[in-house]
Order: sequence, then structure tokens, then C-alpha cells
Amino acid sequence: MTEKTILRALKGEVLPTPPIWMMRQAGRYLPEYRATRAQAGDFLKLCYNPELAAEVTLQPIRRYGFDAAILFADILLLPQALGPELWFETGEGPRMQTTTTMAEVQALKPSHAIHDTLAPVYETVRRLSRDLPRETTLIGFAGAPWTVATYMIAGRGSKDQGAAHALKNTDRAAFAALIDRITEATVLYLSEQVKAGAEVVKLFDSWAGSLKGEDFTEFAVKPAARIIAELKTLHPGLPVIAFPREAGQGYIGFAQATGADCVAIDNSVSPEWAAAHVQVSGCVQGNLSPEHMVTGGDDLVRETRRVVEAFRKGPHIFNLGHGITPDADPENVALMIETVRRG
Ligand SMILES: Cc1c2[nH]c(c1CCC(=O)O)Cc1[nH]c(c(CCC(=O)O)c1C)Cc1[nH]c(c(CCC(=O)O)c1C)Cc1[nH]c(c(C)c1CCC(=O)O)C2
Repeated sequence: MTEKTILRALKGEVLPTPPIWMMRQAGRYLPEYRATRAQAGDFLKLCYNPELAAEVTLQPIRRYGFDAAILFADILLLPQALGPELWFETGEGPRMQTTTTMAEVQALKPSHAIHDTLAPVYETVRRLSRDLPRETTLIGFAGAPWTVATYMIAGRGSKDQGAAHALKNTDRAAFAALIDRITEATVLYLSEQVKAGAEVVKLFDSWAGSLKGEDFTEFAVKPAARIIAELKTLHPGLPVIAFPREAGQGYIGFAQATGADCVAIDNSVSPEWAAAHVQVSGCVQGNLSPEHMVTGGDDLVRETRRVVEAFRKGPHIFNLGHGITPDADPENVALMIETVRRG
């Protein structure tokens, strides 16, 4: 069998048609997802139910034939496994018991204890590696330490990550200890996903854009570099995708600085800019605006072609610049895929 297209792109191969998958491809825009989520009871029960989590992971593969499946789980399961309570407020988003002092950081469970809570996630990965079509790549993931820390510190999502910035500036030792703990646990978590069958892992640093200057180096680049180095020691040749969302100029050289094989690009930068400044040094993933999955039509076709064209000369994995939203039309996803594959 020839190697899977996503693995070829991650090795730097330029393919005539870019492989394609979509962030949040298993999600509320799909009626079959909503049905399985209702069957599970709620979102967290779905994440911890290997049979149903594998089912929702497979749904977009059956419907669209994406080149990759991403494990269905959430970046907040890892901090939950370290002890803090996690729940989701309907219509609002995640809530988490806060961790804001050195004493609270030290009271977190030891990193190796995460496997007790996360065992069902590994079981989902095992099922997927058995049940996915042979041409489909299985992607595991975790949140990057900074992004995970923003939720642990604030106890919820926020627009400016103010609470995490405040702790970073007022109690550097506690903040750095928290980042270290998450970093260490993330290596164990991702390594276990790889042992269960994940072929690629992706680090989601959704709030990397709010780290500036030395903070970006210290808390976006360095933790990612450590996670990637340790993972590659444990699993030689493991491909890693890093997503320092809205990093802007920080995208330049990010792959080299962290050891990532591919940098995922959000849609706040143009594909032409990303091709000239980021793809010059390796594989990129992205970066169609998720809005087109809502609005569709000629704009979707034109902008999809534009992304494909901009990245045509280098290694590229087609994706959105961020997750597809619940109000997206499933027909628009089909149109995007057809446009990527047929031109
Ligand atoms: C910040 C973050 C979270 N989770 C994630 C991030 C980083 C990526 C990003 O920036 O989007 C990552 C994530 N969340 C989910 C996945 C699964 C894989 C995928 O389909 O991409 C992944 C990779 C499922 C999910 N995670 C969540 C859903 C929706 C849950 C539902 O069914 O109601 C899904 C499918 C819930 C979630 N989880 C999180 C939030 C803020 C929310 C609420 C927002 C919302 O409701 O859309 C935390």
C-alpha cells in the first residue's frame, strides 16, 4: 500500500491535490452528531464513552471521506484528569475548578495518575485504529500548556485570557510550575494516544496569539519544543502538527523552533503570506475561513481555490483556519471538498 497522503505531506512531499480534513469535523453542524450526543446524555459523557466517541469520529469520515480523522475528545479532559472538576454550562461553554496558587498546583494529582481518568480516551483511539478505512490517518491531540492553563486559571474561557496573564505577572513561580505540570502530563497523555494507535498528534494552542514577545517564546515555543522533543524520543518519527493560533509573525520559524513537522495556520493571515513566510520552511495546514461553511456559494469556491493555489508549490494539508461552527451547512462542506479535489 502506498503511504497515506497526510503522512506524505507531513514528510514534506508536494502532492497534486492536498489531503484534507477539518477542525471540529465531528460536531454540532451534523445531525448524526447531535443524535449520538443525545444518546450519550451530554458532551462529557460522549467524550468518555469509547463506543460513541469512536462513532462520532467516524461520522464525518463516512459522510465526506476526509483523509484524516481526529480523535473525538476535548483539550480540557487532561486538566480534569489532574484533579480539578470540569463541567459544561449549556449554551455558555466549559467551567473548571480554578488552580491559581502554588499550593493548588502542588495539590494536583501526579502526572502518571491521569491514565485512570483518561483510559476511555485511549480505548476510543484503539477502536478507531481498528475501524477506520485503511487510507484514513488517525490524529490524536492535546491542548498546548498555555491554552490549557488559561482555562485552569480562569475556570472558564475568556476573550483576553486576563486571569492567566495576571497570574503570569504576579506569581511567576506558581504560573511556571503550572505550565511545567501540564507540559509533563501532556507528554504522557499523547504518548499513550500514540501507543493506542494515533499516527499523528496535534497540539492546539488556541490562545497563543495573546502571548507577546518573550512570553511567546517562554510559554508557547518552549513548552511545545519540550513536548515534541520528548514525544519524538519515545516515538521516533512521530509526526507532530502545532497550532499556535493567531501567532501572526510568531508563525515564522515556529516549526524550526519547536521541532513540529507542520504548522497549522489560522485565517487571520492570508494564505499568500503564509506560503511566503511559513511554508518556505515546511508543511503547513490551513487556512480557509470557517465562515464559508455557513455562507457557501461562489465565495466558498473562490476562496477554497485561492487557498489551494497559494499553497500549491509546497507541502500542504487543506483545513479551515479554525473549527467549523454549529450553524454551518453540511452541503457547504461537501462543496469545499469537491472544490479541493476537482479544482
Ligand atoms: C479551546 C478548546 C476546547 N476544546 C478544543 C479547544 C482547542 C481548539 C479550538 O480553539 O477550538 C479542542 C477540541 N474540542 C473538540 C475536539 C475534537 C476534535 C475535532 O473535531 O476537532 C477538539 C480538538 C470537541 C468539542 N469540544 C466542544 C464541542 C461542542 C460540545 C457540544 O457538543 O456541545 C466539541 C464538538 C466543547 C468545547 N470545548 C472547549 C470549548 C471552549 C468548548 C465550548 C465551545 C463550543 O461549545 O463549541 C475547549
